[in-house]
This record gives sequence, C-alpha cells and structure tokens, in this order.
Amino acid sequence: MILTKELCFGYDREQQFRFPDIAIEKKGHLLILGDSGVGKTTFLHLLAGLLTPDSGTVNIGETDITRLSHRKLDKFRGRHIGIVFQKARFIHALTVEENLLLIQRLSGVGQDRLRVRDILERLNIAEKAGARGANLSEGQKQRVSIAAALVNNPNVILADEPTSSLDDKNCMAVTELLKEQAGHTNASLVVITHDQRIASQFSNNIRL
Ligand SMILES: Nc1ncnc2c1ncn2[C@@H]1O[C@H](COP(=O)(O)OP(=O)(O)OP(=O)(O)O)[C@@H](O)[C@H]1O
Repeated sequence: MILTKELCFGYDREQQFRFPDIAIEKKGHLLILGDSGVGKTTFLHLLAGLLTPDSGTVNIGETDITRLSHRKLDKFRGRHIGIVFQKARFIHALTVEENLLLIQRLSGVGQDRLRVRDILERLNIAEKAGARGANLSEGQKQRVSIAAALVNNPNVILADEPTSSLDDKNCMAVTELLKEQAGHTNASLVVITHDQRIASQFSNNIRL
C-alpha cells in the first residue's frame, strides 16, 4: 500500500511542486500522466525515497519513508520498492542472471537462484540468463529492467516511462506484464508516463 499526503518539493526557490495525494491499495494500480516537465519523475523519485520532500509524507505500508535515515531508507528501498527505470541499468560485465543475483545480495534478502530463474521465465527471457547487457535487444533490456525491479518481490513497483521507447505491440505487452506481475506479488503499481497509448489500460489515472 502506498499513501502520500501534501507532498511539496522544490529543486530551487523558483520552481516549487505541490503533488496531489494518492492512495493505492495492495494489487492496486495508478497511472500518472502529464506533459514533459510537469514533475512526473520528481514525483516518482519522492515515492521511491530518492528525493526528500520539503514537506508531506510518503507511507509505504506502515512506514513513513520520509522519516527514515539514509541508511534505513536504502535498506527499506531494497526490500520493499522496485523501480523500473526508463533505461535498463545493469552491469554490462555481468550476465543477466548475475545482475539479478547481485541485486538480491545488495538488498540483504539473500541470493535465491530459483526466484531469479522463475522471474526470467515469467518474463520470457530465461534463455538470456547467461547473456550480457550489450547482447540484448531493446525489448529484452526492458524486460530485464522489469525483472530487476521485481526480483525481491517488492510491495510497491514504480515505473518511470516504461513504454516510451517501445512500439505499440510491445507497449501494450509491457504494461500488461507490469500489472500481471504486480497482481502476482500483491504489489501496488505506479506508472508515470506521457504516453497516451496506455491511458486506456488503467482504470485509475491522474494528470499532473
Ligand atoms: N536535478 C534537478 N535539478 C534542478 N531542476 C531539476 C532537476 N531535475 C528536474 N528538474 C526540473 O524540474 C522540472 C520537472 O522535471 P521532471 O523530470 O520531474 O519532469 P517530467 O514531468 O518527468 O518530465 P519528462 O516527461 O520530460 O521526463 C523540470 O523543469 C526540470 O528541469
């Protein structure tokens, strides 16, 4: 579950953002639409605890993440928040499987090879487990990015423009996949985008 209240943030004094309150239950989805520059990524980074608000709260389950120390927040994020970045972020010297195992180890949950295999199979990229980043297509990189966000079974999945570089067919498939995976792990899903194509796939959406 994710709940925000009266979130305000400014990179400087000139431009202050005030975000709408959101409340998403387990297995709930929210699509956040908005034109370029309105603050979508900023909002997502506040939800992920990557930025600290000037005021307001972000509750994930019972925890107000705005009150955690940096160290506790890093640990909390690793265990409970999965972020699908627009561009896949992984270590190219390692294989897909090694990258996912590393994410598990760094988050302190312990390595679970079966979970890694399972998530790769569900995302239809199991045959790429031994491949390195440079040898993957854009669509495959996108799926690895989703696998990386989901490998620790997060309570909240935050996706930053997950479909912007995809064609119509893959765009629909990735959105469905995110919703399906969120349902599978009882997670709350927040997707931010300026991609109007996916608006109809979400019954719950707001515009910034
Ligand atoms: N690190 C930063 N320092 C200062 N200003 C920033 C920083 N990051 C973003 N901004 C500014 O904050 C505003 C909102 O940026 P943000 O990336 O949140 O928008 P967005 O809606 O996600 O845009 P886009 O759809 O183009 O990615 C922009 O005017 C941007 O220039």
